[in-house]
Amino acid sequence: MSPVITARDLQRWYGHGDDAYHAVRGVDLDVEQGEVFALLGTNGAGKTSTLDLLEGLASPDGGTVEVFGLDPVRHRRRVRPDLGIMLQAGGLPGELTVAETLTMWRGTCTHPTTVDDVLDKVNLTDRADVRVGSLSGGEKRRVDLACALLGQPRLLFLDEPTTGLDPESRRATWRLLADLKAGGVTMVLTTHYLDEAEALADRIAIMHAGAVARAGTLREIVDGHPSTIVFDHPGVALPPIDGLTVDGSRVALATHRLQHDLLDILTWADRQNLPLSGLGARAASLESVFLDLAGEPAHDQTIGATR
Ligand SMILES: Nc1ncnc2c1ncn2[C@@H]1O[C@H](COP(=O)(O)OP(=O)(O)OP(=O)(O)O)[C@@H](O)[C@H]1O
Repeated sequence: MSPVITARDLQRWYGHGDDAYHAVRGVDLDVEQGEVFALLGTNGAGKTSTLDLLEGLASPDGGTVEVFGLDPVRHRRRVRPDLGIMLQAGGLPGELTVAETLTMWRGTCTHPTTVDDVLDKVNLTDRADVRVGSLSGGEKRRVDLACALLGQPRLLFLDEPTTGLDPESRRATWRLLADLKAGGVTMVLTTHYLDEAEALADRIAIMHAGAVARAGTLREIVDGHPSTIVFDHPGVALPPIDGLTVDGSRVALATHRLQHDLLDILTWADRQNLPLSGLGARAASLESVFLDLAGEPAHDQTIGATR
């Protein structure tokens, strides 16, 4: 596999002086040919700011980006024809019909497919003659996706592609993206739906406060994270298990050996005939990794004087 995107030490600031805001702080990314790469993170983590840099819509304030081996800003004319970009807010004019919008958009593409083809792909053939302004939020999102597909891109950027879609439309979009992947299209997507990343992504990066906090395959990310066991303090001396912590009336254990430690705790309680109230065991999951990261304090982001 060869890298389609290589980003090193990306930096992005907004504003100047005392109000300057450091939104992207040293992001490194490699996206390989044909893979689906998901960028996750809390609101304001820097996902869209990073995408803008990868898409060549903005120049980094530090660091380097290469797309197909080229700088996407300086070599925009060579890179852009192979990109499909679905922005977070489409911003299409509401007065044109869906078909007119796509026909107009098609005129900007170097090697487009047909309007009928993309309408069929996003399941909007029946809505071709409806004004964009009259569409539902989910339908508008699918027009945005259709626009991104018109140029038959080799690399597709999708910023929250299924936000606002009903569950059936989400699944249909997942099937479409899986078909595109099978056809060799490389994708970078952001999403707040963890199941979407689990279903689609070959690799995932979780951003927090402008930096990549975790990256890897789903398995690598989850395996590196502890599972948790909690129970109410039973009011007796606790078992000799490394890592047990007490917070008020709750006892907690973060462990990479969930089954082993749970068995030890249950055996200890059973031998003493102790009922363990409030007992809970949670295996590590993408959600638990995400929630634990989201709970970590963000550093002070306003460092105008250092810009
Ligand atoms: N043009 C701008 N001027 C000033 N600050 C900005 C600008 N654009 C984004 N930011 C700030 O940069 C930070 C990162 O924003 P960004 O949109 O990249 O986050 P995100 O991870 O995509 O968030 P979300 O999940 O909410 O879309 C946010 O705190 C945001 O307020």
